[in-house]
Amino acid sequence: MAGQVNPDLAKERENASFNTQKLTNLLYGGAEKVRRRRYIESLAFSDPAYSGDEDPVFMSREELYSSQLKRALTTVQRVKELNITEEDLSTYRNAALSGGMPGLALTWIAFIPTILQQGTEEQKQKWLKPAQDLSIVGAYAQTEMGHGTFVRGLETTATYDPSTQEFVIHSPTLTSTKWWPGGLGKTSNYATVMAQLYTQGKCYGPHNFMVQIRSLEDHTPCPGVTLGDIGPKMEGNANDNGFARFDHVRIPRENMLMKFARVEPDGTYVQPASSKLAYSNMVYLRGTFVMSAAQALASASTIAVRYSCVRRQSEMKPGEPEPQILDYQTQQYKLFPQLAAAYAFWFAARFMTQQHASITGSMEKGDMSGLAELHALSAGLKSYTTAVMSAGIDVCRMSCGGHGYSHASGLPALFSTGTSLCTAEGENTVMMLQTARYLVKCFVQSQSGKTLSGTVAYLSAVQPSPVSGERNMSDLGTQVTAFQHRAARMVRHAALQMQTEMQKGKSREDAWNSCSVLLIKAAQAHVHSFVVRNFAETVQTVEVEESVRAVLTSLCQLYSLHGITEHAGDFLMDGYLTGRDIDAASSLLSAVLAQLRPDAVALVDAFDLHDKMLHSVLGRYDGRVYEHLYQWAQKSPLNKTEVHESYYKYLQPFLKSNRAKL
Ligand SMILES: CCCCCCCC/C=C\CCCCCCCCCCCCCC(=O)SCCNC(=O)CCNC(=O)[C@H](O)C(C)(C)COP(=O)(O)OP(=O)(O)OC[C@H]1O[C@@H](n2cnc3c(N)ncnc32)[C@H](O)[C@@H]1OP(=O)(O)O
Ligand SMILES: Cc1cc2nc3c(=O)[nH]c(=O)nc-3n(C[C@H](O)[C@H](O)[C@H](O)COP(=O)(O)OP(=O)(O)OC[C@H]3O[C@@H](n4cnc5c(N)ncnc54)[C@H](O)[C@@H]3O)c2cc1C
Repeated sequence: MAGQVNPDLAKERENASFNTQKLTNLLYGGAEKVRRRRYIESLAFSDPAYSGDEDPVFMSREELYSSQLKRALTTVQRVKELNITEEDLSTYRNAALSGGMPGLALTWIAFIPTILQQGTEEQKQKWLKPAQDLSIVGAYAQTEMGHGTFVRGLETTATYDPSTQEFVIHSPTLTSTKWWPGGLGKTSNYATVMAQLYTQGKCYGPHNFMVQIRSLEDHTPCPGVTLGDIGPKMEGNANDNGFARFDHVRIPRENMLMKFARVEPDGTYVQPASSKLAYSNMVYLRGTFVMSAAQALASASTIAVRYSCVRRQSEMKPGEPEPQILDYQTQQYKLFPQLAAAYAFWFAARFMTQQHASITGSMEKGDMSGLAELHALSAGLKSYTTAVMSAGIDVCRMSCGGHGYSHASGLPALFSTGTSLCTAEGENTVMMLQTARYLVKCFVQSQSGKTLSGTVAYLSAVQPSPVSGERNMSDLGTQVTAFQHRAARMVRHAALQMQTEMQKGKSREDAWNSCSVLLIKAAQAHVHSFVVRNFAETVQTVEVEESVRAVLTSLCQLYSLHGITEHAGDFLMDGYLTGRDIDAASSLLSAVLAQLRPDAVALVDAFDLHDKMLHSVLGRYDGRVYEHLYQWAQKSPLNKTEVHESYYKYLQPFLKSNRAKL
């Protein structure tokens, strides 16, 4: 038996209607990129320096922190030895560090991008190389105990002193304590600190400052700086999310990141082209979360779909063998929408990356016209995709029954890591409200005759009145138009409701708050409609063989039909879709579930997620779940001795004294 693939899983792979490899190539941008990625991952997976540690779920917090820090430092050494290029860096690091993100990684994820986004050429020259070589280790210190969302409310101050040409960084209150920044607690010796800039007696709002926080000699906190770890969290405990307090800490003027705004030596403040450019690093990071959401949902779908083909339970027809649980329609209804969403988000993430590059390219040349759309798109997509991902992982966990609840499945850790993305880098409700704000503005512009462009063009193009007649609900074009109609109607309704509230005498702010549930729903509908359209356009235009296009078309139909039936009320509200259309969509949905069933394993295999990335006994490529479940449990620290020491300490004396009473 050793080395053989579970026969049910093997049969699934034989029966797929398309070539899995071709779809993998499409996802990763070509056959050469797939080969390269696998090669880079294999360098990490075969390296003895990364093997030998226990499964992270059996480790204490301190063991986890040390072990992942050691691994992270090994990656730095290996990247040099193996000449890993910039393009392959994240693949290599993700493979080597898949057991949990160390605090050190924030240097790569947030500290370096902030220098890149916010620093002048001179500042990049000064700090980028040391950060890349890890001569300095950095955190992104923005959030405080009292404020995370409301950046304008941050309390840390940076007061310019022209007599010494220094800024004085200070934490005036308990609530101004920096709280949460990854890697700040124990690992970093530098941080970019977001603080209210004061110069010439005036406050100019939050700006980024480079602050040394620990000695480069012995790692003790610098004078005036108090540092520590904030304690264990739901997940991510290899990361030392930390706190920091500053007591009149002086830094040179040149340590203000001055790509956009500047303070001259005499203290004169030079305005940036837009005050929101101080937030550009957040916009960039939010964009990257869309691909993380896709990958996390792809991982959960892979685990749950493979396991659902290995697992046999109950009796569908009397006397017949127990079916694979994936043959139950309800199981398909739980899992296939998650699988479809993972694909939809993968393609949306690709669009997001292109948009970011294109708009920031124009901004570099002084054209700020795309800034608002970039912010609205990244905030909305981050919020929508991470929320669906988080809920979807939990659906996958529950679909694996009891074994899904065990850490052996990998799903609890995936959920608690994934769900952090709903909060980090802008809390999801707040981010969706930013998108709503942009949509309301666009709606008002279109009302006054302006033709809208980009991702909101449909708001001025879509007919507000219901369309009558028979519809082919399986047609992607029909589905896209329906989603756009729904979003346009909801944006219009929320915006008009706000106007009504204001006409009744409410202030703009009060009207906004009293309509914010409507506004959130409208913004969600807008992002949902964008994801559907982008998925449909990708499927229709991508160069790929027809068998792959066919399965992607079914997946896209499933994604749309699931959205339409789950939100039927929104489509029925103004009579745009009829009850008959919804019935047709439901029947088609059942048909598409059955159509996709034979391709489900091939569709998850196409994500090409190595077992060493999945960390799941249930999701193993070879499907040999039961023997490995048994082996995995043997590693539980409670099984180290046949009789646990607490038996001698507590249970034995207790039982003895009870027995004596008998
Ligand atoms: C193939 C490989 C497979 C691998 C498989 C692996 C499996 C994967 C598994 C799991 C993946 C999980 C990975 C987990 C990794 C975990 C990573 C954790 C990393 C954590 C990093 C997190 C770091 C942080 O959190 S840093 C802190 C972030 N903080 C925030 O984001 C704060 C949010 N708040 C704000 O941004 C603002 O305060 C605000 C937007 C809410 C409000 O700002 P404001 O008050 O200044 O503005 P106004 O509301 O008044 O608006 C004024 C005006 O400006 C516009 N505006 C606002 N912001 C922006 C902006 N950024 N850009 C442009 N314009 C902006 C706003 O809309 C208004 O416009 P108007 O025109 O309407 O006036
Ligand atoms: C895993 C993790 C890693 C992190 N890493 C970092 C890091 O490296 N660096 C860093 O600086 N920070 C980091 N953070 C902090 C993170 O960015 C903040 O927690 C996040 O931005 C949310 O802010 P908050 O905690 O203030 O939430 P709050 O704003 O207090 O949210 C609480 C509730 O209030 C609601 N709310 C708040 N404002 C509004 C509004 N205007 N309208 C409607 N509802 C509202 C929210 O929707 C939410 O329901 C991290 C957080 C986590 C969980």
